[in-house]
Amino acid sequence: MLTHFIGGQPVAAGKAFPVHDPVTGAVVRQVHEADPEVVDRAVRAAREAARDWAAMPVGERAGWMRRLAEGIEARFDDLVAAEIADTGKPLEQTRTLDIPRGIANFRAFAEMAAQRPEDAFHLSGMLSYTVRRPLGVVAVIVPWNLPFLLMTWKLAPALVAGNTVVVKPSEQTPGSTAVFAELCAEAGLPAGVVNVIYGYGSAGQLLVEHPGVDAVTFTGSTGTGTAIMKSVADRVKPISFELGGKNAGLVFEDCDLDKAVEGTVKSVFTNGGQVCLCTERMYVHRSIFEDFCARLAARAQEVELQPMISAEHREKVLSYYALARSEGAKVLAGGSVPVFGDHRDSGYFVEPTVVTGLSEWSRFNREEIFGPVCHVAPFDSEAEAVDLANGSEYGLAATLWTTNLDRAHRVAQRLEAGLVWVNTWYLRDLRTPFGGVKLSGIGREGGTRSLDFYSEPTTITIKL
Ligand SMILES: O=C(O)C(=O)/C=C/C=C/O
Repeated sequence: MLTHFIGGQPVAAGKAFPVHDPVTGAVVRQVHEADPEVVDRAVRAAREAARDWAAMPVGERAGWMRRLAEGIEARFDDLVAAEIADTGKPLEQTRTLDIPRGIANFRAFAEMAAQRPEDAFHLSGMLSYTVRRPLGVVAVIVPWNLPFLLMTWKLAPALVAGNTVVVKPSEQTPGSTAVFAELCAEAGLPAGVVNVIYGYGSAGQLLVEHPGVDAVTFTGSTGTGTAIMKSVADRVKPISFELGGKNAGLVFEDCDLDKAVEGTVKSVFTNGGQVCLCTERMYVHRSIFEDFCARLAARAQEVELQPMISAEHREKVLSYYALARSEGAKVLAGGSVPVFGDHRDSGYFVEPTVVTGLSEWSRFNREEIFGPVCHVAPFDSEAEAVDLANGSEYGLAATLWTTNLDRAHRVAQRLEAGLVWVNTWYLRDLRTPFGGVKLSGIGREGGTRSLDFYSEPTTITIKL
């Protein structure tokens, strides 16, 4: 039974709720659900720890980040097992991406915080400089698709900047965060610096609304993001949002077709397509359209299957498969549910799917599906490709496949997205700004952007 982690102690309070293994549908663990009293205790614990944690020299906090990275290394296998139990992720991906990124996140922000320069300006007769103070207590609301990667992506900068946190993982994927709470205690992290509570969106709502919470960071659906915004608007709390996407991929006739196909397989089907950065709209130059479609459809039938996170999410993805057919799509691969003939038939699997032939105005091409699926359409000119890619209310990520360097720069700079990958996907330098435009979010994470969000500058000007 997973207990909350408050003030460095396990807290068994609140009614129990089950977590299902998406591979088989079986209950994999029971978890305590935070009620208002638990939420209040967690925020108070974070508040009590905030003063001493903020007063600690940043170099010492950076040392704590390195110790947490070592703690993750020490509990690596437990974290992998917990993450897979809750998500059904492939072992290879969990061991090479999800958990290692937790180590990288803590180490990267330890270095960036310890070396971060401050502003100083000198004019005749005056000297101005800035100092930065942490926000205080930060609510960290984490989604179910990359639970450990995203929780640590937010905690590392928040903590090293001097904030204390209350983390609420998704009700569907609490396991790896529970192991992380244990390793915080094992590392001797001061009590109350990291607090973890479990529950549904209602617990998240109680947390973000709590008057003791000074800021909110959230990655997840645009719908939940707007609900959080409304909840904190009257207190004007700082918010950092990385929300949904309907990401486009552009394949030009001068691309390396092998790399474009393999890169698109990754960007469409990784994590079962359950990554906000995944591609759901492909646009391919007409001269290579048929060849590209045939190769992508063939590869779609070979990728390792990953279940959707829940029965409800699988129904949502399947509803878009049915919608595509009803809107007249041509299904090039997948479109249904795989039959295994074993325990996985009671899991939440869908077939990796490729469709074509739909209008740009179809719901399929306008709405985020968040599954292993994309639509492919042809284009004839570079200008048309850019307009197609930009024709979305979202603007998180895009991929661009061309061997023409001038075109790569020209097109990348015209795409209305926060992130553009050229001849690759999801290659990450953690120092770069990370986030989206339009409905894809507010603000940027990454590098000094994260450190700036988790602290407030004071500009001090002295008359000389
Ligand atoms: O790679 C990252 O730092 C990150 O934030 C990924 C977000 C993916 C969301 O679905």
